[in-house]
Amino acid sequence: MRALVVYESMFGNTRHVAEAVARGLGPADAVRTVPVTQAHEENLSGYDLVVVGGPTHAHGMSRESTRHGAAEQAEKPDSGLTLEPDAESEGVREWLDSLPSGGGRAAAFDTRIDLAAVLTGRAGKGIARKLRKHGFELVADPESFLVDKQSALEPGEEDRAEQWGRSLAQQVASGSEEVR
Ligand SMILES: Cc1cc2nc3c(=O)[nH]c(=O)nc-3n(C[C@H](O)[C@H](O)[C@H](O)COP(=O)(O)O)c2cc1C
Repeated sequence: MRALVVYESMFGNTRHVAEAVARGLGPADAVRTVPVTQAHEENLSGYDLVVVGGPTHAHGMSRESTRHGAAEQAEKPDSGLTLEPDAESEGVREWLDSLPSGGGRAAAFDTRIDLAAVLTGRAGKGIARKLRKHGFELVADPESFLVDKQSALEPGEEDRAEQWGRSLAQQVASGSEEVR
């Protein structure tokens, strides 16, 4: 199985989760992980599974204004946050909007604060909706990976992400055609 993991990340959490999902999906020579700023160069039809993840901002996918807000947060003295390269470039929302209609199998995830989803919102739901709109069949419900209030991944979340990647690979291998 060939898989592509596309991620957006301001502070690194979603990148770490994306890398863990990729480890779970399969061997490194079969799974490619790219930041969303490089995703335009990918031919999605060349993959058996496309996994897309981003941080939850203002209850959904980031926008230019929220990415700017995140950059300002990171620049504050003692924030303890480091901005990812190209953090203020386009996010998964804009990339997904620019995709031609296609098809194939996909899954969505987000990172968000460790509180009830009804309070935090979940970017993964919006990502999943846009993937479906572009003709993708989702092989799993969107998943969230949790950070604490200081924007650090909660313990065990990378392991859970790797496990989620393994379960996605099994889902694709078993040829399930469950549409969500
Ligand atoms: C501008 C901004 C808005 C945010 N809004 C939300 C939110 O509505 N719900 C939530 O759960 N987390 C929110 N967060 C927290 C991020 O989802 C969380 O820190 C995430 O792990 C960041 O991922 P990253 O390190 O890959 O950028 C927000 C963070 C920023 C910077």
